[in-house]
Amino acid sequence: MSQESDIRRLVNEAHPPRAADLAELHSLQKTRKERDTTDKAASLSATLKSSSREAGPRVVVREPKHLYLPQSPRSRAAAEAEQTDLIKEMFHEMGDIGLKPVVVYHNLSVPELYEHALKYEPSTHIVGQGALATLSGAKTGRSPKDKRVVKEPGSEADIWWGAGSPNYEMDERTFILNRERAVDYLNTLDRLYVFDGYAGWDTQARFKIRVVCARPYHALFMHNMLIRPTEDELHNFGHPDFTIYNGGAFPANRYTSYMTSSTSIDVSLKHKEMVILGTQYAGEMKKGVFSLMNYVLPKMGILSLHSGCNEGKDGDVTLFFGLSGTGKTTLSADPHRPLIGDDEHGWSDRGVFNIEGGCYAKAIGLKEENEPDIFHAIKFGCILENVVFDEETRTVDYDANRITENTRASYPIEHIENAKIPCVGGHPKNIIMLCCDAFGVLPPVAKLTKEQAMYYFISGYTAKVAGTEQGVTEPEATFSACFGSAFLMWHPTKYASMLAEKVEKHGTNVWLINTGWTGGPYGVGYRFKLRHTRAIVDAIHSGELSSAGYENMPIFNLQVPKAVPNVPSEVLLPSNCWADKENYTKTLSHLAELFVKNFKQFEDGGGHVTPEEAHRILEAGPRV
Ligand SMILES: Nc1ncnc2c1ncn2[C@@H]1O[C@H](COP(=O)(O)OP(=O)(O)O)[C@@H](O)[C@H]1O
Ligand SMILES: C=C(OP(=O)(O)O)C(=O)O
Ligand SMILES: [Ca+2]
Ligand SMILES: [Mn+2]
Repeated sequence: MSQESDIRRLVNEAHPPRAADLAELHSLQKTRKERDTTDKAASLSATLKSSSREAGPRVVVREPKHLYLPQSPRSRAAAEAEQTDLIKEMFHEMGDIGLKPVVVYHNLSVPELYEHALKYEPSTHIVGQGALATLSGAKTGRSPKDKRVVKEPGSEADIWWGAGSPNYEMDERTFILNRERAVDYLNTLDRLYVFDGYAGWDTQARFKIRVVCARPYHALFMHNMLIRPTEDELHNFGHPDFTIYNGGAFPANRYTSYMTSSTSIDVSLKHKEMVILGTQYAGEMKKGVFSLMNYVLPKMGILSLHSGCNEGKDGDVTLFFGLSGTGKTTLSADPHRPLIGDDEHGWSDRGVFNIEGGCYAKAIGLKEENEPDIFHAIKFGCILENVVFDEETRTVDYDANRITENTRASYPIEHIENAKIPCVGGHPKNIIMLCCDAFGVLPPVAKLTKEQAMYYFISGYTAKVAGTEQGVTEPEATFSACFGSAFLMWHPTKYASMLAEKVEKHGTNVWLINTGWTGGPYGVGYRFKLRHTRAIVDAIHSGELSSAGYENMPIFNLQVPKAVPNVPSEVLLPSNCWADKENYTKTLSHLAELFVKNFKQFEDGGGHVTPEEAHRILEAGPRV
């Protein structure tokens, strides 16, 4: 026997071949649990029904199994050829859309979503740290002017409409027109992705959300941002409480009534549906769910808040209120305080709970040494939206803003080392209202009375930072009621009256922290150093700030601490930081006038606070 056959025999004896050919070897690689798809196909088809077609499309859940795992050892090429033929047959050009089957990928795993995104989306890449980097297209921030809420008898009287409100009305027929447009668009695609998840960690206030989207990245985004069901919960998920149809790559018809552009983000509380057309910015889905929760939770007596939240070792909970970009995610990520959530919470009679299952951090200027928790959360499963990276090393350049200032990282909350799961906590001991002052005249920290707390909550003074909303290219002073007016569904005084009652009942301390500018306005002064802001937050948590000495800041009548550990005392009183004291006082008075002017719209109490209470709150504001 030749030497070679000797060697082959020896090798075979030592390592007997496990497969007759490559195709069979590949088929050994993947196992698949028997998945119960029958009821899901019916439920998914119902989700994809359109209002002018009774029967939803025939839904094939995942690829036909026999194509996925060749039963008999055949060449892989033959299996793929057959798959292509079958897919072609399923989508033959002449098919009437109502009969056309839809391949729905339902609740894919993270690796599968990675594979689909990389396979079907040219703009998606794996980058350093293992995250999935992708582009959201023309829109890289929210489009608040294109938000529409359907005026419906069941909710019309509750909703905040009119001047100052973020809720632009739409009638039901127009909602259905846009819904039909989005669903028909989705039905023309070869592949759809559906993710089922929950909003609300409080099991007594938990809502089933279904997201139907065209892009794997959108499915992965909502996998990260919603609460992920267990296998059992998925098995029994049933029909969702609320459905989001994301047809964002397809424009709205600008000639449709109520449209102001080719983008439209529409919410119908009666249909329990949200429709997205003309924008692929993933944050619209997350904020659509938040708007829904901002309606249903207060209706249940639960206060919903645009806020970050963490908990100390003694169970002391802190809420960080703030408009986009003011520091909720940055400051709630604290290695000494388990994270409950970074953006959206409910406060019930039982305590606080996170509405979401993940975090959506601003990534611009991200540095490992400044924000280690967020930096380390960027790993496999995290989405990096609109970041720039080196083509070869795939190292992300977090300082690059050539696509947008509003680069984002979306990750499941478990990516934060000391996340508290389940994301619930007791009643807050401290509330920190984050204002990003673009005028540079407010102090880095002030302790608020209860009336002042209501005044600053209703006023929501801060700066819209560049990028979070379309068209905002640099920080601009703004008044955003409840530090998140874009997402409110009730009048701001509804949330303020609930907050007042809870702060009173639980003896919560309320602080105002300026994470914006000092020493001059934006462009002249400088932003408070993050390490100083963190030191202030630490002093609040240690109790040192509660026992500090205070001095009164004129015009705004704010109580400002005289000293804070690890913070230079000269930065505590803004007048010390301005070279031109006269200009400081002029600017401070100008801001006071803006506050007084803005508050006029709330003087009648908005239907949820008595005019007398509104007057008492008004007294807590600045004097002009
Ligand atoms: N003094 C400061 N306090 C908080 N954040 C700051 C400060 N200075 C700069 N920043 C930056 O501001 C941004 C705040 O973003 P983020 O925490 O995501 O805001 P939000 O969660 O409220 O939208 C981060 O990029 C952070 O690095
Ligand atoms: C995406 C958003 O969250 P954040 O408050 O972190 O900006 C937003 O508010 O638009
Ligand atoms: Ca945030
Ligand atoms: Mn937010």
